[in-house]
Amino acid sequence: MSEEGPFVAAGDDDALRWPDSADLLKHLRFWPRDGRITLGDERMVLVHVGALAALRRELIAALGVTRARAVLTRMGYVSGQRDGEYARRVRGTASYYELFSAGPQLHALEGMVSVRPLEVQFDIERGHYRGEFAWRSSAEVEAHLDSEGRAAEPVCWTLIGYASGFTTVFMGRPIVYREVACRACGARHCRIVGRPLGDGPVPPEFEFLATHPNPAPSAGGTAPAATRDDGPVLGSATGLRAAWALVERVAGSELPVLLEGEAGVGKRHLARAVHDRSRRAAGPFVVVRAGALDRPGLDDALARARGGSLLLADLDRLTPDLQDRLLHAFDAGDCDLRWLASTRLDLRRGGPVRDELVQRLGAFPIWLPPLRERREDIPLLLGRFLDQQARALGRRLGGVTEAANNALLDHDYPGNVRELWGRVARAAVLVGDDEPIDRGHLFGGDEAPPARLELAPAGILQPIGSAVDGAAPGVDDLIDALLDRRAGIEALEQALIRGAVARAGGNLAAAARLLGLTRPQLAYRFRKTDG
Ligand SMILES: Nc1ncnc2c1ncn2[C@@H]1O[C@H](COP(=O)(O)OP(=O)(O)OP(=O)(O)O)[C@@H](O)[C@H]1O
Repeated sequence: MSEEGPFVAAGDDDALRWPDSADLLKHLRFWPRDGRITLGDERMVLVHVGALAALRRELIAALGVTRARAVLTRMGYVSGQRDGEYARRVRGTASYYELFSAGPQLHALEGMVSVRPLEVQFDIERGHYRGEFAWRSSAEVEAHLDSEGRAAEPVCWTLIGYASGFTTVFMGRPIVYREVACRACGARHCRIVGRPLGDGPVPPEFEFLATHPNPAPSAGGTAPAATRDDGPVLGSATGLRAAWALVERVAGSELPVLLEGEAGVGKRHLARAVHDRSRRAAGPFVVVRAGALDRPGLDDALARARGGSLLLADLDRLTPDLQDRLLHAFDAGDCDLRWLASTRLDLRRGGPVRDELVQRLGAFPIWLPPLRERREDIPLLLGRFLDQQARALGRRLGGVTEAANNALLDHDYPGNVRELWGRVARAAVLVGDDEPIDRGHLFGGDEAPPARLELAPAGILQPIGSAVDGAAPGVDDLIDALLDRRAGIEALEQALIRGAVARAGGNLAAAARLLGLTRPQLAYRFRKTDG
């Protein structure tokens, strides 16, 4: 695996420079309308440092310093691990050092700390690791000074946990860091040193590692990135996490399960997962749409589902007559099957289904959120559906363009996962061989206003697509053309100003707006141009 061999660099060595972080940033998304921030398929939150300070104060008061430190270290460790997995997905095919760099870069991006490498040595195959880093601007130092004042011992507990969690995922064996100098104790900056957890005593804040299984070694070099979408129900690691946890709990019992949610959210899909995990998995899984059912149809379904599970889809559409028949079947207790039902309505608020039936079939309700409330599942579902289409059509699909990806992430999906599936299936047919799927293939002429904000190069959030940066379509070409002509900056500025003033018909205020300047700024530059 370690085609690159051991990595050793120290001091101002160029090899220790962090790579460009645009790839990591690209997946940081803000959805102000939906109350969500996502990094890849992880949901994130912005937390006040003042709130962290309050939490710290409470933890120390309630648990004492040693336990509080262990709790915060553990919390950081989990974040580091999650980012380690994210880094594998984003930089799984980059060099080992670039993959490793994602940890410090994400830590900085998340506002925790700025990291400067002092010395890094690793040999993944042999399990050798030594890393020394300087930390500036630690959010935890601020939180500690806020809550406890100046410290006698280093205080960057969460940050140490993060560095350890990330490096552990990277190396595939437990690596723990120690803070050897801390600004909260008066040092100029914090300094940390990380090494493999040896045979000696485990520091008390890392005791949880004794029971923690080792992660798989890191996928670097040319290995494919690890994914978490290979589970049975896509999204069980993200937006469907809560629903999935309930499925796992209830599947082994004989309790009826009622799946609730909008059309196309995946109720039937999840019902199948309940069946597959139940003691009746070897038996049949029968699905009937309640709205299309008559009495012989119901009796037939009851007979066919014997020994397995029966899903009554759209329970809210069952006629009163069939509701009676079902209640009767329940009371007789002679149906050897697992009852599953789905509904788009909230039946417990009253409605077309008799209370007795709701109480029986609704003994264990599981609600599935609409896709627009779990947008972090969209990339996973998209990947799965593209693979399915490529297989079904026997063609190679060239992926999706950035614009298509953005449009998919912005869309509200009234038809939920079924709609996404349909759009991908249609686009896969329309797109040419090896041509990437574009927004038009997916949405035709419908354009939804963006629900999402992106981070512009200046660090400001703005509606997606409005950033005029190096990535804007055409800008790269324009820059290339200008550089080819060796146009100097001065001449360019003058040409731009003259062009804007001409286009604005000599109106300086309007020309200034075109150029993103104030009127006095433009007037000053325009005079220089004239002179
Ligand atoms: N988590 C998921 N992973 C993969 N595919 C999914 C997932 N959820 C839904 N789908 C797919 O989306 C489509 C709609 O899902 P499903 O039929 O389960 O929805 P539903 O909620 O039962 O819809 P309805 O209310 O119309 O009966 C199906 O093709 C299904 O395979």
